[in-house]
Amino acid sequence: MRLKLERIGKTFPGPKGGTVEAIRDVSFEVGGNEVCVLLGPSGCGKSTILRMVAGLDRPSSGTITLDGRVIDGPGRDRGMVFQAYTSFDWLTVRQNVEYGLRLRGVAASERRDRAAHFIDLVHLTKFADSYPKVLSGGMKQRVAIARTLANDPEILLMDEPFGALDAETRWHMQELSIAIAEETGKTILMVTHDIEESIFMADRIIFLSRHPGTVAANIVPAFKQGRRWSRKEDVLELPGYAELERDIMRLMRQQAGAETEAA
Ligand SMILES: Nc1ncnc2c1ncn2[C@@H]1O[C@H](COP(=O)(O)OP(=O)(O)OP(=O)(O)O)[C@@H](O)[C@H]1O
Repeated sequence: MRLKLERIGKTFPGPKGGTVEAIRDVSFEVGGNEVCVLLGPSGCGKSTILRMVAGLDRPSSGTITLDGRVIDGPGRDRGMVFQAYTSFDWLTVRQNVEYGLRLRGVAASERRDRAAHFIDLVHLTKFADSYPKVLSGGMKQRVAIARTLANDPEILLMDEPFGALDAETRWHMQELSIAIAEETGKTILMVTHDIEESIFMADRIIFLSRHPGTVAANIVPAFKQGRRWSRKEDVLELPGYAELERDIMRLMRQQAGAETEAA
């Protein structure tokens, strides 16, 4: 699996008839089983990039390819998880996870087995027959992840997936996502503006500058030595963590400064 963004630009129609340049000349690559995080100040174009990879929006210039094929629309090879809870309230957890498989005509017994597997992977087996309304926010988000994984995408696209969760649930979800990447071998491309989350989760961090978004830094956190840790505190105490956090905070501050000077 290789996702390749080559010189991507995106402009939107502006409020007064002109155009707004959201991102400019963005190039980066994501390899198989990589956890890649898009990080940057608000409005730098993170969601725009994710939506174009999902095929929900088209680049104005440049090309995005997945294994050499140009992305020109949504496809089953890419599964999207949004910040808002997107489960169907009238379906149980199991029915939600089976939904995409049912649409594709997967036989009932296989549907059930695959759903059970992914429900187990997100630790919801006891709630398989419950409806989303009895679940907490974190549990609902785990349903969304299981439902997306059940469709067997090559790459999981997550847009601020834990943004609506409380701090404790959030770090449990970060750890669970790393466990899922390890267990399934899937690639994850995730948007966040949380520096700590990005350093804990990422094999690669694409740091975008503010408006129009460009790649200001493509960071492979060397202190992790190519490994992943299952417990967040084990990463926070590694030598090198604090330095990287400080460097990224400086990048963020420079971007804030750039805006103040431009204003
Ligand atoms: N459909 C659209 N029409 C017009 N402008 C848009 C559209 N979508 C995004 N933009 C603009 O593109 C820029 C990037 O937006 P985007 O939502 O991708 O940023 P972001 O980095 O995800 O922000 P945040 O962290 O606040 O969610 C912003 O200036 C935004 O106003």
